[in-house]
Amino acid sequence: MASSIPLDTLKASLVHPPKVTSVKALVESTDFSSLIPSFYTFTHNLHDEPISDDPDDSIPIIDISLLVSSTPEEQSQVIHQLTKACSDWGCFMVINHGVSESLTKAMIASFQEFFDLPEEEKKEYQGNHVMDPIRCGTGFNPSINKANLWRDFLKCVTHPEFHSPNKPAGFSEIALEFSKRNQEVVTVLLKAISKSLGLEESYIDKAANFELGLQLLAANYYPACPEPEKAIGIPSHYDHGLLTILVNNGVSGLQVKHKEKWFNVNIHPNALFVQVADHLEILSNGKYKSIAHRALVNNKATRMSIALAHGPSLDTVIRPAPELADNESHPLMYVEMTYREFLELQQTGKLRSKFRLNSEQCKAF
Ligand SMILES: O=C(O)CCC(=O)C(=O)O
Ligand SMILES: [Fe+2]
Repeated sequence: MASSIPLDTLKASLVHPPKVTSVKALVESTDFSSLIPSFYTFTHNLHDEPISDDPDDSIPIIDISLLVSSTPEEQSQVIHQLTKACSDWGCFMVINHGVSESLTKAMIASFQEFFDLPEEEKKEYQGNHVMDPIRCGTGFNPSINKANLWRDFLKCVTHPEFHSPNKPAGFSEIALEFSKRNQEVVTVLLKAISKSLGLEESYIDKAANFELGLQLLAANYYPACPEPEKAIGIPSHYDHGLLTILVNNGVSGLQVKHKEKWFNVNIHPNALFVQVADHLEILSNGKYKSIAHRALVNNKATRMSIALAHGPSLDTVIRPAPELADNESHPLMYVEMTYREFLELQQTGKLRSKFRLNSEQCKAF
């Protein structure tokens, strides 16, 4: 029992990562104590930065059904709301989107079944490279982050080619349906967002070659953590791609950074939470900013989230729309590179400081 061993001795024995392949296996192992191994200790003090006490219902809500079945006046109202949501917040909730609650619940349940598979069976899908079509693992990117993260994950490329593990039973069918329905939502949103930027409706679709766009279906599994203030699910980061759609299992933990404060995001049941990601920021020449977000853990319940990243095709060179740049007040702010190059560079951990550059720095890149 942990209580019969002196604390220091116990802590010393926990300095090295245990021989477990997932956080889930760690917390379920018989000798797991109420102290987390120091390998998971995240040094950043979560309380250094202010947390907003505003209710999270100030996050904008977009009724997407009005974009397809309403009067031109109503449509332009929603487009105006989108302009505000993307420029002020970089995120919003979408309602009346047509992805049924039962499908989302079935997807979450299927991911749970995947994580419940014996570790040996999940090993088959362990991968290291961002381009692996199916990849499960633990941590975020251990080569970049010093602390291991309190999270296991499964990621599948679901578009332009669909990949998914062949177990548990039914997973593939549900994942295919879920990714298609969400792709449709993003298609509608990208048209409206193009208009919100003053561009023609199909602008982003064409510029990103969205028909061959990369869609990544990722599930995060954060077991209840006995010392939640010492660990982190995912530290502050920005997503690649144009838009990320997020849902979760009703357990909160997601925070977004807005005006230098962290906001708790409680995703409304049957709403989709949408985040502006890096490539929409680049395409809009910084008019819309990708949003910093992080996932905290708690000591009560396992949290699961599903993040669907929607990006350009891998070979698309992403650059700011020339219509949104001029030589005076809106110079080109970003370097050009293909989405594939961006993803590979991101793996090096150096990207963030490199991709937001003005044109002088672009030349030096
Ligand atoms: O768990 C969450 O709510 C956030 C997940 C996330 O940010 C990601 O997978 O990139
Ligand atoms: Fe993210």
